[in-house]
Amino acid sequence: MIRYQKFGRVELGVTDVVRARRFYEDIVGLQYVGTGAAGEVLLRCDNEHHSLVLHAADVAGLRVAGFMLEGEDQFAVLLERLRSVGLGPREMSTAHCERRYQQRAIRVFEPLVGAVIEFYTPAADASRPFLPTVAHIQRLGHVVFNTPHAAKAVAFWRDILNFRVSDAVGEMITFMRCWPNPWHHGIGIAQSENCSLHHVNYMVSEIDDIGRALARLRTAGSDVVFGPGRHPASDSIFLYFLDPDGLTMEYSFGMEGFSEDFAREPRRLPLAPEWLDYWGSVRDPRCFTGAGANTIPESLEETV
Ligand SMILES: CC(C)c1ccc(C(=O)O)c(O)c1O
Ligand SMILES: [Fe+2]
Repeated sequence: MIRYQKFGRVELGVTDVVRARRFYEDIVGLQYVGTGAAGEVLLRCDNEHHSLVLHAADVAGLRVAGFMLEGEDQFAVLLERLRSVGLGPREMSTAHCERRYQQRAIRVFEPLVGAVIEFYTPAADASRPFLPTVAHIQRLGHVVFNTPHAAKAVAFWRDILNFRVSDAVGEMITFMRCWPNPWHHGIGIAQSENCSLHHVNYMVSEIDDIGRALARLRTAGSDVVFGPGRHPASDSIFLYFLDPDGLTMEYSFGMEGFSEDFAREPRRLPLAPEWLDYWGSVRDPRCFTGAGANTIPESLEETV
């Protein structure tokens, strides 16, 4: 059984790194950590070394979604599972791990969500206190993948990767948690026409963070595309907005937690607007649709 700590990091391609850095620092509330050898910008939102990496790209989108394993001993079973279904995981080089403050990392192209997925353990000295700025971000919350193969992808993440289904909304989206991490979902898998980024979520610790974000985003001229509202599935209060490339980001406050051993059964909620938002806000058509195709970073080819 593979055990996870959490959804821990995400790497995005953006068309203007300087502009994106300004947005994620000043408007979203992440903090600059440093700039890597290829000009990529590392940012943090909690006590981890970093949670977001921004790379220059011609088309904005998802490059890597990273999941922190509970410990080093999880790699063996994970590698065995990935190979058993014909996938070819790559070990990331020591130099690469050092640059990312990781003890060990493997990456694999997961064809059902069409994205590069990373599994890693952090370096022993990776964490340090985080002082929130414009928002009390607690952690990177979840990533949702758009895919035309949603049902197969859910089966793969459940049966091979040992994620657990928390809820689904019709056949449109399934929410899964990084077991035994308690939060309702660390990923979502959404049925769509292509493989791309649906959205990335940041969890905040106060309801005021949602209200203040609404004002801050409007003042900055950023697009608020859904909410504020309340999700019936996880019971969280949400606000979605677009980053400068049109990628959809979400703040959420409050989320159902599951116990490791006595979790409730997953539900299939009806596919109707009120099952996405109790409060009835109207979604802008640009919400969840602004991302280009996922990109496969060259660093996937690195081996030790
Ligand atoms: C509207 C999207 C797909 C959605 C729906 C429900 C939740 C939740 O219950 O937390 C989300 O986080 C979503 O992004
Ligand atoms: Fe979400």
